[in-house]
Amino acid sequence: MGIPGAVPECFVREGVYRALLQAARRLPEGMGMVVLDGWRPWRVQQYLFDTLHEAIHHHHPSLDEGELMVRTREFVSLPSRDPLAPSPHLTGGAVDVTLCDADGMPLDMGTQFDEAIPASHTDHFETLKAPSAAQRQARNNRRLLYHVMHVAGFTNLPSEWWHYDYGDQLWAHYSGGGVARYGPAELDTIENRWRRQFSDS
Ligand SMILES: C[C@@H](N)C(=O)N[C@H](C)C(=O)O
Ligand SMILES: [Zn+2]
Repeated sequence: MGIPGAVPECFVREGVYRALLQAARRLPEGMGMVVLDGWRPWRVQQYLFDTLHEAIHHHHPSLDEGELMVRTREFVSLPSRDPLAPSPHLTGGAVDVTLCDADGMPLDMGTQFDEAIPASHTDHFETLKAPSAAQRQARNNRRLLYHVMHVAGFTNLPSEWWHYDYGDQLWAHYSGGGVARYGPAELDTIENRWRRQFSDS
């Protein structure tokens, strides 16, 4: 999507990968899971945050900075490399996922991935009094995704139907009193290995 610093691969922690496999294997025959995003460099997190902040400011110029931050943080976490409070995607513990059919075509989840609107809240279609057939289908697809991810040990971010966590701070929070297993991570590149080696000696 032309995001500066973005990596083409979807990297996740090994524990997350294994849990994703468990979730995908629970899907009905002919259905698959698509991983849309995993580990993210800090620069990408900052870019996403600034871009959404700017877009909201443009559409709602009367919002003060506090309100702008709340609206932005609903859909993009604060960029942070702090080992005690890293942005979830910087840890390799957060994943953005959706479901697809046997041809790999994405199922209707009711909104596009990353649409920053209230309908992206995971429970949006649960709250409708008289949902249409399409809305019921989207609701059922979200329920299925939630179910297989939950059974595999993931927690969901309530403001985004696609965002799930395993082992990071959001996971610790939403699974109730747990402690995060994963801090901020860097790619295991030769540059990073050598940098680590020399800083250790
Ligand atoms: C940007 C979106 N895909 C996402 O991952 N949002 C969450 C809240 C995040 O940035 O951690
Ligand atoms: Zn996410």
